[in-house]
Amino acid sequence: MTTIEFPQDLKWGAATAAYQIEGAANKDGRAPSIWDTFSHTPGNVKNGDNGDEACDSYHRYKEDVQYLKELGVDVYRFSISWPRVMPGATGDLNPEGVGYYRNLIQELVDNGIEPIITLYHWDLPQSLQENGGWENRNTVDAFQEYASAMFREFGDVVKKWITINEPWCASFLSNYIGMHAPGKQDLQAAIDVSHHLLLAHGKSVQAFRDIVPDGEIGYAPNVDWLEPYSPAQEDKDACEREMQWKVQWFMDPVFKGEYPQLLQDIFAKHNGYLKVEEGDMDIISQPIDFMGINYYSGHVARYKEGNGMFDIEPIWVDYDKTDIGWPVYADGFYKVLTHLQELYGDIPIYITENGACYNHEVKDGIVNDQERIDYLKQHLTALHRAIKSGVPIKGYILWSLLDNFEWAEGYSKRFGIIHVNYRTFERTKKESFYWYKQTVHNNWFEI
Ligand SMILES: N=NNCCOCCOc1ccc(-c2cn(C[C@@H]3NC[C@@H](O)[C@H]3O)nn2)cc1
Repeated sequence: MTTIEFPQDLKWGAATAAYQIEGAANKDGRAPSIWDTFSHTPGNVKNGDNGDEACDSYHRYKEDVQYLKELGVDVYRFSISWPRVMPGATGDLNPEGVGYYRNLIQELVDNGIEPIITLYHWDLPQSLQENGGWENRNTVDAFQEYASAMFREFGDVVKKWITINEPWCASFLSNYIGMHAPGKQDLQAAIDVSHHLLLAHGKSVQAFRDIVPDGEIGYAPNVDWLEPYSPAQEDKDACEREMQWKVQWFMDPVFKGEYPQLLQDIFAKHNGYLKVEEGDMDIISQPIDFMGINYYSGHVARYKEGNGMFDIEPIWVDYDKTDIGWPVYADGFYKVLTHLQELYGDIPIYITENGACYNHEVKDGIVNDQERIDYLKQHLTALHRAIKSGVPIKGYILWSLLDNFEWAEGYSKRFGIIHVNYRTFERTKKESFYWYKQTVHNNWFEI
């Protein structure tokens, strides 16, 4: 058998997010988020699902922490629900909301697990959306107030923080493509949101340096890999354009202090313009301690004139696909990680999300999700290749600990290594749970 063995100091973890697992949407003073509004609007989420109850982790977090302890992971990445801890979006904290996270953090620490907090995992307080949400530059200051309050509340114990999860999803998927909350289809809005999210990131990093001087902070962009269909320059250029949409648009500002001109020119052709104020880029390019990378899939693509904003078409014909329809493309994981190192140097990287959707159900108490184990073997091998190539990977955080509310797909798509019965909230460890537990324990696996 062939063994893939990881560096001894690699951190292993699992991830979730507030709106996807907590439930208790109207409990203990929590105010609505844009995802409460979006999911309760008919037609937005498959089967009319919403996060009102989700996995009921608000009440079952102790059980969930015991699963993390059994896995033997070093870290647990979760997000704070802004409207749960600060129902007015700014101003007074909600003691019950803060208390929930204090209890969760204490439970993790008592069980030897390091918490990693994501401040923004898409659940913007609805009250801010009434005033334009992230399109409104004032939301940046509201976020800094929220973030600073969380740093003050938990910074004595929590030393690793992530500002913004998947800014591409929170801006372009949500305001240009329209698939996620608030569901707009407006390029200018998406550009404004992307800039304000990065500005919020930078301002919260500045605050963090004063409040948690011994802490580490980063953000978590999502990336995929586009492989040119042929060596033809038009195919290469098409892939470069779309790759820059997810990578350079969100990383050049942080690591180079500027937005890519290629994309600014493309956006301008579609009447979308960046509006940057004096000093913004200095704020955004505040030094950070690590970059989170979320990777799920990639694909071959080729030039197709007039197809979308980037004159590109995906070619998915010859890949196995997960149950959400995404190609299994582990080579893209290796390629995008080495590509990031070429672009940005040796910024430490945590894989803050990687995992697969397979919708197996429980049969005789067992969930035989061998496909997820195979996906993890392929992607952890790709990760090992990147590590061996010199990419400074600090940790691997699997998405997700639990089956949960998969946004516009609702509960129809299962990413967990633990199956959740959404009627009874009963958890069932899948075969992939036991495989991941063994891998974390050994720090190696056999292929
Ligand atoms: N690329 N251009 N496509 C143009 C057309 O896109 C249509 C659909 O696009 C996307 C792109 C990306 C996603 C996505 C979902 N997750 C999984 C969550 N990650 C954070 C965590 O909460 C997980 O639940 N990560 N990414 C969904 C849809």
